[in-house]
Amino acid sequence: MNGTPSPYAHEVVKLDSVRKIYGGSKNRVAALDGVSIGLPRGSFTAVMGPSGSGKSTFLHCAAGLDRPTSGTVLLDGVDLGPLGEKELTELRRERIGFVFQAFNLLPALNVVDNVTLPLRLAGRRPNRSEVDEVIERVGLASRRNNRPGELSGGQQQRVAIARALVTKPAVIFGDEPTGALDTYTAREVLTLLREAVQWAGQTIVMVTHDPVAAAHADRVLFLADGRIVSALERPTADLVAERMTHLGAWGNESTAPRTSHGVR
Ligand SMILES: Nc1ncnc2c1ncn2[C@@H]1O[C@H](COP(=O)(O)OP(=O)(O)OP(=O)(O)O)[C@@H](O)[C@H]1O
Repeated sequence: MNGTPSPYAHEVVKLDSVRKIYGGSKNRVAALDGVSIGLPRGSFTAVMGPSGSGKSTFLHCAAGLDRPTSGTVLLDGVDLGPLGEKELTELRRERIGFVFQAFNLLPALNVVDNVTLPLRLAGRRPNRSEVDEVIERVGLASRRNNRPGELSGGQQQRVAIARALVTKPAVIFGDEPTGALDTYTAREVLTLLREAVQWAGQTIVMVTHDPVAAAHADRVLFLADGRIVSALERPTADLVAERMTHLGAWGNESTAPRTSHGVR
């Protein structure tokens, strides 16, 4: 306690020796097997790896949706370990935004009401100009009064992103946020996430199977058998696909996705 700032103070998400074990002695699976990583504020991180490598478990433990078997998770400086369920729920509501593959909008509510829902759930009064700004940022100013059923998939995901941004969370976790979108719409949504990092200094962590999606991030973490086995800074889709191929991620080479340059 000498007043020197912690070198990790800028790390919004910090995992230290996190292990998550499922099953018993006969069917034991180490879904996470000693993961230590810090994710800096204002960074965009993609998490990739073969099926079953632990991506969802990583996201769930980092976001306080699941508890590690051992190790610590700090979110915006708060140790999640000692928190009870109620405190965890509050922390998720106050400091975390989520964007899922299924947009999870409420069909009866229009765009504005879907976007402001987390604020109202937290007992906070939506600030009209801030809400207008975020809706404009995601390109839905002319759709404010439409319901989700009247919007395209890409527009619905934009609503979900606005809803995640409006609380100014410490971090947004994305679970395959472009998984249900066509290539063109996916690129628009990824560009929007990238812009949120730039304009709002937003921290984003995104699980994806898609090298093109991962290439929008600042850094890609590769998981295999519950461990972070490599990382790629300033990734390109071709380099990500190549790294995944080395991890045996595609199983059958002929089913591997091709990037723009044909790399599998
Ligand atoms: N609730 C659970 N009970 C038992 N085993 C589980 C449970 N959840 C995950 N696992 C196991 O933990 C390992 C990691 O799973 P996880 O879902 O995190 O992988 P993933 O990389 O997200 O996979 P995918 O890309 O297929 O979604 C897998 O072997 C999985 O079978």
